[in-house]
Amino acid sequence: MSYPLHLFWHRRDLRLADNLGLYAARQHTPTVVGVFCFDPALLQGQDVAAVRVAYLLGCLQALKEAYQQRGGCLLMVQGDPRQVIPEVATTLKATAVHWHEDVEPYARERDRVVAATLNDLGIAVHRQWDQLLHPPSAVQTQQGQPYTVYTPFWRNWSALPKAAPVPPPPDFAPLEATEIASIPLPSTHDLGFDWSGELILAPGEAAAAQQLAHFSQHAIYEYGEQRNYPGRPGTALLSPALKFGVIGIRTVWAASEAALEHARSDEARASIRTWQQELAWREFYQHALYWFPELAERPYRQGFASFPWVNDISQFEAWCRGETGYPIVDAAMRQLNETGWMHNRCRMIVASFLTKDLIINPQWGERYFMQRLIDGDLAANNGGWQWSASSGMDPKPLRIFNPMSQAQKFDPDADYIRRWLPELRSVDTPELLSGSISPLERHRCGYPPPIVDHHVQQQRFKQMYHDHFRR
Ligand SMILES: Cc1cc2nc3c(=O)[nH]c(=O)nc-3n(C[C@H](O)[C@H](O)[C@H](O)COP(=O)(O)OP(=O)(O)OC[C@H]3O[C@@H](n4cnc5c(N)ncnc54)[C@H](O)[C@@H]3O)c2cc1C
Repeated sequence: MSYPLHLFWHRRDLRLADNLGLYAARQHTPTVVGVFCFDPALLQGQDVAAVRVAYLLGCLQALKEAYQQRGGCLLMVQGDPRQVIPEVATTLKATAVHWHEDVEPYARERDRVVAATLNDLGIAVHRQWDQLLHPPSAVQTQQGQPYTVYTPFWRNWSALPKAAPVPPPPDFAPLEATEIASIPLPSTHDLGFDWSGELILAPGEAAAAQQLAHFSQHAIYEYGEQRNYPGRPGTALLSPALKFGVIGIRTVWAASEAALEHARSDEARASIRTWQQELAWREFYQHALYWFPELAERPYRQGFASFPWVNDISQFEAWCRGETGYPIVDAAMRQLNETGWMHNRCRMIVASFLTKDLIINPQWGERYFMQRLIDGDLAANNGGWQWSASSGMDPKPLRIFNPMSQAQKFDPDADYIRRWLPELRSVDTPELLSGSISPLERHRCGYPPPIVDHHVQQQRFKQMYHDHFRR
């Protein structure tokens, strides 16, 4: 007996388990073929990070093996998906193509064109949400408007019932067609990138599941306290997996709910709730990008579009290299440059420093992050930068982080600073935290003097802000 062939187009859902669209496709027919398209428009863009490509390729390798283990096949193709996906569907005589909805403007337009072409070809299109616990239209104000403030969003979002994970397809019927235009999995180098460092999270579904299990059995219970200390392993390290959908969000939520059941103190329960709130921040920013696609190009607060940023290129480059002379800022930037990941507390510190101390356009920092982060994600990154620049959806407009007090509070023994700035290892902790390292000591360690004075610059920024917004 022959079954209809359905194509499942993988994009940010590089897994078999808890994959709603793949599960639905497999309910229709055992002959489900996976396809991944290397899109030059995405890979040759200005905001790609080598480390992210390396992680992506590792995940694709794992996914390919997972398909094979179940008798199925993941095709790799390259080119403009608007042409390539309908071509593959036609070649394989697929009767339907499935994929998951996305929030990014590029993806939404691409999907619109692919769906229209498939419709013209008489091939069915099945689209559904998968990467969010609640799609954008499900979380709105009583007036049917999108939320622009997090707290009421969280109240509504957290009260909604959450779907349970779905199992992976047990098997697939083998593909009989012979003419499959599948390319071999390219290397990072083949795609024009160079990454030889380690990855903070091993690629693939099994590694992500293991990481979630480890976190939700241990650190989640102390997350509320530990998550703020960049020198401690207090967070989940799941952002690359969530970015590429290497783990399903329903699985992640279920793990947090199971932890809640096992929690033995109010403190532990509050910690888990705090972690769930971070998952909601992820959804808040994705909803924001969905409803306000213009956020990808400009600030939410219109007035910031004409803000007179100073934009000193040499100061920007010093920030990128981790040579501002402010130890906590430089440690964080070196962590980013060396590993492709940065602790959330430090993302906030360096983003505040770039925008409020160096008075540089946040879009410069946003792009640099995208070029370096293993978890670089348009919605989360844009949301984080707009929050830090005070240009986003945030009721508190002028937030300026003091790098010295941040270091004193969150890296009290300067472990994190010493880890990433080995040249400062012998400097006393109080000096590292206060930044009051003498010029002689800086010279001896080969560490630069501060490129700006925080106290002067924060006054300068405040003045500029008031002048600009009073006009
Ligand atoms: C300037 C700036 C830029 C950022 N850029 C990105 C980015 O490109 N990609 C990205 O995934 N996160 C980004 N974040 C959010 C956050 O820093 C990371 O999600 C977090 O550090 C990832 O580590 P974790 O998995 O251990 O997080 P945990 O603290 O364990 O949180 C669990 C998950 O919740 C989500 N999450 C946590 N905090 C946030 C947040 N503030 N906003 C949105 N989602 C969140 C992530 O998916 C994360 O994996 C940015 C934050 C700032 C301030």
